Amino acid sequence: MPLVAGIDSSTQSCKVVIRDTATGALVRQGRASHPDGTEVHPEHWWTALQEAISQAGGLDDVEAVSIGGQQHGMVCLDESGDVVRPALLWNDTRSAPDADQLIIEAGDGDAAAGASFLASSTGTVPVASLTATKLRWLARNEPANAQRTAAVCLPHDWLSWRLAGHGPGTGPQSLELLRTDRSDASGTGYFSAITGDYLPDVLKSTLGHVPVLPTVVGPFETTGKTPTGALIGPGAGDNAAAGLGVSAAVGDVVISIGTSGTVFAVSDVPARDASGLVAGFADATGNFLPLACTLNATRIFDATAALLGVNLTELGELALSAPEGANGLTLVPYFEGERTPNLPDASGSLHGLTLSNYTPANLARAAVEGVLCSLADGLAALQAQGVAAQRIILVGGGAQSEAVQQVAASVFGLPVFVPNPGEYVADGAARQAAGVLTGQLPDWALEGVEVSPLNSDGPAPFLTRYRRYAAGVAMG
Ligand SMILES: Nc1ncnc2c1ncn2[C@@H]1O[C@H](COP(=O)(O)OP(=O)(O)O)[C@@H](O)[C@H]1O
Ligand SMILES: O=C(CO)[C@@H](O)[C@H](O)COP(=O)(O)O
Repeated sequence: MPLVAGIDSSTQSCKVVIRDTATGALVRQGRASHPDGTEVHPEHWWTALQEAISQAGGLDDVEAVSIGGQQHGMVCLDESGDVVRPALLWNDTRSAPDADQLIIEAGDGDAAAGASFLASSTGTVPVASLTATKLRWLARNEPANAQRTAAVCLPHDWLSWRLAGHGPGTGPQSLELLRTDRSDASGTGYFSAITGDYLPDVLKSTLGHVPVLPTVVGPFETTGKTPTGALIGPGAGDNAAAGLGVSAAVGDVVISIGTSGTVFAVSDVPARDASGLVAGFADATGNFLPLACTLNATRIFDATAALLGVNLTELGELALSAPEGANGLTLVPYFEGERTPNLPDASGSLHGLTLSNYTPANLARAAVEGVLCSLADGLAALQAQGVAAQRIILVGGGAQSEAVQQVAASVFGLPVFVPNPGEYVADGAARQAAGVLTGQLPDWALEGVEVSPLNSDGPAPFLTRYRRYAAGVAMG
């Protein structure tokens, strides 16, 4: 049976899965790390992709490949196809003042009117994560680089273009061959998920001119071929690809716990949330993907484990050895500032310390509870937009932790389905590649476990307490 490949070029690493088109069986896989930091030269992603592909045994026998990638990263190319400067990633908050400025300008000085206008035109009130705000930052701080920018694309667009044989020095005509999909385009801040069109006026107001943009192609279109002849699919933003990977349908809410924490749902109606909590993105099939995203998820686990001198498995065991509520300890995890709620300059805080509760077990538990409580706010914001949640599908590296699974069920108060450990962004990209090859998405089996909520009468007391402390941070 033909083989297809799916790639996840995420914040921390690049993962490749090679699957059998008919059965979905995993045939081979590979992985390579990305450098740390919120500003990364795209060449590092290309090197990691080569390494992950070679670990996965190459793509010679693969018939189609698609790439899912971290959203929003600003990749600027000059006329010859060279990268103008390192990409600013989704979790880089330096453009927060530019986001505020774009909102005020859109409302002719009235921020509320600007937020409402941008939510209805682009689907999303801009925050520092969105590409549009990064372009404004570039125009303001590096005007020569802004002027040199002949094309702007996203991480997955750039990698698909490289895979098709384009790259540094391939010239202006190769910029016209950049391709993207509706899901990733919808995260730029200068595209309407509703009409499927770019918004050149919005783009011009950020960068000062309208550069070449990747052409947005349909869910099963071929965008090029690899040197060995495999078809290259449109790819997707990583959250939309995860939605494909778990076959999320209208009514499912997916929560991904990776570098970012995301809560999203497949919906047949677009979101236009003027409060800015919910982004009105598109999915990878023609539907919409209302999404709330936090900046602080598994890195909080990594940092807490390092502080306690344990590994991630031990951190989970410690967390499970403390009672629900961590004996009164509450961690508000805004270590890297926060995006939802929009507090780019916030920092994390630990509350409720006493001489008796200041233990490694309570701290581990408070870290897990804090990250999941912040995502409960994202879920509430989606529900306020009319999303009905029957169950949660939990994915991402953090979902492998039993402590995370159990706390998730009690924080969300809903059954939590945890698919078997896997790379669901890369799997979604592989499903898309199979769709490109055969004309329809394959029906691959998805196995996992269901974790039931412990409490069913109202929010867990530690969530109420968390919300009080988080509101205090928001009020400064
Ligand atoms: N058992 C575990 N417990 C908690 N976190 C885990 C565990 N295993 C992996 N992780 C976390 O998963 C993260 C990577 O997840 P991943 O979804 O691949 O991230 P990204 O897609 O953002 O690069 C790491 O930061 C790591 O802390
Ligand atoms: O900014 C968002 C979504 O809007 C993030 O979800 C990025 O897409 C990065 O994803 P991970 O690398 O954490 O999976």
